[in-house]
Amino acid sequence: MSKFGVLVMGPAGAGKSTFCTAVIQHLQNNKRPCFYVNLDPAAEDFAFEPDIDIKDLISLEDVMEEMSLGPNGGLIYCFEFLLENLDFLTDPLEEVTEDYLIVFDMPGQIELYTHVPILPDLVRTLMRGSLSINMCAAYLLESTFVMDRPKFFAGTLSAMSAMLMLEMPHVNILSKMDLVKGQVAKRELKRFLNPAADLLDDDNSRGRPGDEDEMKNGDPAATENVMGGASFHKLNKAVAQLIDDFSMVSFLKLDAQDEDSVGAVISYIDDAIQFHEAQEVKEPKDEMDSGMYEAAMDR
Ligand SMILES: Nc1nc2c(ncn2[C@@H]2O[C@H](COP(=O)(O)OP(=O)(O)OP(=O)(O)O)[C@@H](O)[C@H]2O)c(=O)[nH]1
Repeated sequence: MSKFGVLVMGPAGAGKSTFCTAVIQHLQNNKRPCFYVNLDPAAEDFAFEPDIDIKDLISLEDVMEEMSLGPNGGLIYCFEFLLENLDFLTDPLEEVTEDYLIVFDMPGQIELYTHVPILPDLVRTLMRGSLSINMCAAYLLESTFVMDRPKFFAGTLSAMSAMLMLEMPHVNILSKMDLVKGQVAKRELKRFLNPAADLLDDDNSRGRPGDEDEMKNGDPAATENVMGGASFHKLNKAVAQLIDDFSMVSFLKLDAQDEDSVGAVISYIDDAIQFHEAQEVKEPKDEMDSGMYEAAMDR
């Protein structure tokens, strides 16, 4: 058995900190030890005091002021600084015993998950070497996105991007389910848990048939309509089809106020980690890499 960890990610306001609080509370209620790591250098006001807080190393506010950087550049600077001072994180984590679940609360800027190779480096440090934490990513997306399907697919794409970038066990979560319960029928909601491209077919936000012909004829009103409608619908449809084709993204439902819902998500994360651990034992990473390399060379 080794240490377990969950990296809680997602766009700003997706409910990451609320989820972390609910997880810690659930673990405490079930007498399971938990170690809380805040990696958001702008976070304030915690329901549970973090065991490690990146702000004790560097704060976004100081970086923005002293380096004259904006919030995104400042965040990247903070993470680069963390990577240069990894002992700050790794030393206390070495002391954590194997029965703990380590909860990492991440910032909301999705640039961090999709644009720069900082997180993969950090994840490698946590998962390999002397720490060897069995990690799972939990990517939260706000469930109200289901009411705007192009927005939902854009969010799904960002989840997929994080998944591809980090190459670790990954669970996607639709958070704040209480907000859509009365608004979207149960059967309808189910369709979003394993999103398929046909979700966009009954979307009212697409353009009218024939819009593109009208645009070709120089109708300015139609041009505006097409740019916001049919053309985007085509693009959205292609993105949705891509997600559908790879069958890579599915979601769990989460209501952070509901103890059973939180417990179900934690069980799923435990299972994802254990499944990955069993696979790693069966197929050590080096063998897997060389096998993939040979398969690629055969093609
Ligand atoms: N109704 C409802 N509101 C929620 C839930 N989870 C979070 N919220 C609210 O959503 C807002 C954002 O939640 P946070 O947990 O701070 O989200 P975050 O992803 O950590 O935000 P950043 O750190 O800014 O990226 C807060 O006002 C929360 O109270 C939920 O399950 N249901």
